[in-house]
Formats: sequence, structure tokens, C-alpha cells
Amino acid sequence: MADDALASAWDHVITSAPTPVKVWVKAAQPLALHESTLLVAVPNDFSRERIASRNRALIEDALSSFYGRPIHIAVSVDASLEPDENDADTAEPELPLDVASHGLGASQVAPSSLNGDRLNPKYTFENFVIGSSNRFAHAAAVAVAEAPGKSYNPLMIYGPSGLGKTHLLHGIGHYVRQYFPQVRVKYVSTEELTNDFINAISENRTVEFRRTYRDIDVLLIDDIQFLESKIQTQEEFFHTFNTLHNAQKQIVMTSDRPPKALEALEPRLRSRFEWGLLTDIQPPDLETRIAILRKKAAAEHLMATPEVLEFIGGKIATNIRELEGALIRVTAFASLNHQPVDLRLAEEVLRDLIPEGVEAQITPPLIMSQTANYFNITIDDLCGPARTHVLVTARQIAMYLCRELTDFSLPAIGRLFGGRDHTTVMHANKKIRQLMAERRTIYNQVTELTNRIKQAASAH
Ligand SMILES: Nc1ncnc2c1ncn2[C@@H]1O[C@H](COP(=O)(O)OP(=O)(O)OP(=O)(O)O)[C@@H](O)[C@H]1O
Repeated sequence: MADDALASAWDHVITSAPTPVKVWVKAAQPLALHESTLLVAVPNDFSRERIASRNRALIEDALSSFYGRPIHIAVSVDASLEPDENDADTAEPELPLDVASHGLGASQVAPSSLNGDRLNPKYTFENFVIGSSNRFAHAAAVAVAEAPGKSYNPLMIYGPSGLGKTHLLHGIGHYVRQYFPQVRVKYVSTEELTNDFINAISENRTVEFRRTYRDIDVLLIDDIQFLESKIQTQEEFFHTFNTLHNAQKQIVMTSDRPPKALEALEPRLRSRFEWGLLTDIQPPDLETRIAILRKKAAAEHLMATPEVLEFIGGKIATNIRELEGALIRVTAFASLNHQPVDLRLAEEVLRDLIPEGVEAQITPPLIMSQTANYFNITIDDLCGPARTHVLVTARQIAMYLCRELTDFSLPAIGRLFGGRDHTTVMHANKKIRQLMAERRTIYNQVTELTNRIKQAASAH
């Protein structure tokens, strides 16, 4: 526990810090003053960067003025300081400047968990590996999360599939949710936005639809390119965009292309997308790929030697989702065979990685027909409601392969499988990844089926 003098010194730092910095200082804990060095503990690496690098001068100035002599800080990470997510609703509200200045009182706003459950807990800024290919996009996302509506509005992050756009979008959501609990955040995929709108029209609920999308402080929209062919939703979104933007509410979008290349989008919408900041994400270089694999292996407690990570990183260059998939495949195989994850094993497992040309030929219908064939069932069985053991396994494997081998989003895959919810696809994906490491039959089925799909795709 900090003694009284330390607590007062730290209170002084909190009081003198500008609002976006306050949240970091509050989350840190002064431990002891040793000569001219104050030891400070922070909950995670990300906070350390905020305290030890970005805001060091500001904090040291405040401490020096409190003690009347130069004071430096030494910062260490103590994970036990990590705030408990369940405390978010009861925590004292912390408003970023812009929201405070717009007079959104606590009584007027709902907690920021609006769609909070939709955020993938793994997609945080802490889990995001920064490299030259994504540094700018990451910095822009953090800037927006620290001062929603203030810095870049709208922010659009674009780039090819599997490079971390969704991860950054969720990262913004988590950050705002954690540090500004009363700011209302809504995360939605463009497909859900379109479905919501269509349902609202057919059920005469457009007023409610508008309220849902306009009474918020931060709107996070994934895969905005899917708006291209939806004329009516574009029109509605145009008004939502204007309402939010005029009220200085933050809008963040991801897209697989820059606005200029969204040719079927209404020109007035396209030009609005260019008002704020556009930032692209490129495929990561080898060092970043290896760093991502290392982080992933540590997070999932997967044992793999550095040579194995280098080997996988060298094999897959253009898609991080595939990079992670390869690591899981290799470690699952090793676990099933009670073998160490070494280079020889990695080479064997990844021997027949799918060549990129063939990959483009793999579609969900192809995966579904091959899966049905493999399990001796029909596509109707695969999409239907029956829940026998074989059908559930086949369905989950097919969903997993659609996610692994194609760029289709979770909601799109769910729809193809008889209009199932995206959370069902998410669950299937997780389940099969887990079962592959536990059950040889599942591992073999997935591997054989992948080979069949690959052969069928190359024959096309
Ligand atoms: N820099 C990174 N650090 C750690 N993990 C990353 C990074 N970039 C991407 N990933 C991981 O790669 C996977 C794919 O990322 P994500 O879903 O965000 O891609 P995307 O660009 O949104 O793709 P899509 O357009 O297909 O939706 C996720 O598991 C994500 O956590």
C-alpha cells in the first residue's frame, strides 16, 4: 500500500494530468520513493507504454513540482492491478473532454456495454502486435479511443482480409468501454446494419432503428464495403452518419478498399468517408509475423520453438488469420501425437499448405458440398435444424473450414448454414480448434476434408 505522502504525490499527478492521461495515472499505483526515483506499478504493458514513454515528462514534472526536486519514475507491470470488468458499471464515471463538454450526464446515457458483448475479448490493443505495416493504423485507433469524436472523425481503416482491421475496431471498443464506461459504444458489422434496417422497415420500426443508431457516442462499423450494393441502407446510413458527425460523435469504419475504390457507393457517402483520416494496413513483414506468432503461442499456452515460429512466419505472408491457423494446426498435431513441436514436425504438417492461386477457388458452397459428401449427408442436413452427433460435428467442421479457408464473415457464414446466428459460427470455430488438439478423429477429418476441398478447387 502506498503511504500517505506517496498517495498525496500521486493525487497531485492525477489532478494535474489532462483528462485523457488521467485514466492511465489513476490505474497506476505508486509503490515507493527511493531517493529521486518513484516506483510505479501499472496493470499491463500497454499502460506502461502510456506512463513510462508517452506521458513520462508530464508525470515527472508534476512529481518534481510536488516534491520540490527532480523526480524520475520507474515503471513495472503488476497484472493484479488489472481492473475487474464487472466493476465497469459501478466505477466512478470518467468522461473524455468532448463528451463532458456536450453535457451528457450519467442519467442521460446508458453504460458503454451497448453491444459490448459483441466485442471479442482477445481483440484488445494489448494483444495487437505493432510493426511497420500497421503502426499508423494502430496509432490512429488509439488516438480515437482516447478522445472519441475529438481527433479523427470518421476514421477509416482499410486493407486486405485477415490483417487486423476488426481487431483494431474491437480494440477501440474495449478501450472506451474500460476507461469511459458511460460512453455509449455500438459495434456492428455492415451486414447486421443492413439486416437491422430491412427488419425495421418490414416491421414498421424505423423510428426505433434510428434511435438505436443515433443515440450513441461511438459507432464502430466493420466491412463497410458491403454497403456498396445496398442502395436503401446507404441512404439511411447517410443520415445516420450526418447526425452522428454533426454531434461530434465518433465513427470508425473498416473496409477492404479505400473509399475511392468503393465505386458502387453513393458519391456523397464516399466523400464523407474521406473527411476524417484514412489509414491502410499492409501485410506484416517477417519480424512482425514472428512476433504475432510468439504472442499468440504465449496467450494460448502453445509450446513451439523459435525455429518453428520462424518457419511458419516464413511460409505464410499475406494473412494473419492463416498464420494463426497454421500455428494451431502444427501444435494440435504435436499434442495429439505427444510429440514436441519441432521444425521437422512443422514441415510435415504444413507440407501441403494450400497454394494462393487455388485458395481463391475455395468457396463456402464447395466446402459445404465436400463436407456433406465426406460425412455422407446432404447439404439440407448440414443447414437444417437436426442436432444428431454426426450432423453437429459435420456442421461445425464445415463452418470452421469456411472461416479458415474463405474470407466470408461470421454473419455471412451463419446465413449460408440455414440462417444461423454469427455467434453459432464463432462457437463452432472455437470448438473445432479445441477438438483438433484433443481428438485424433477430428484432426484427421479436418485434414482429409481440407485436402479434398483443395483438390476439388484445383480441378475447377
Ligand atoms: N498486429 C496484430 N497482432 C496480433 N494479432 C493480429 C494482428 N493483426 C491481426 N491479428 C489477428 O489476425 C486475425 C485476423 O484479424 P482480423 O479479423 O482483425 O482481420 P481483418 O483485417 O478484419 O480481416 P477481414 O477483412 O477478413 O474481416 C485475428 O485473430 C487477429 O487477432
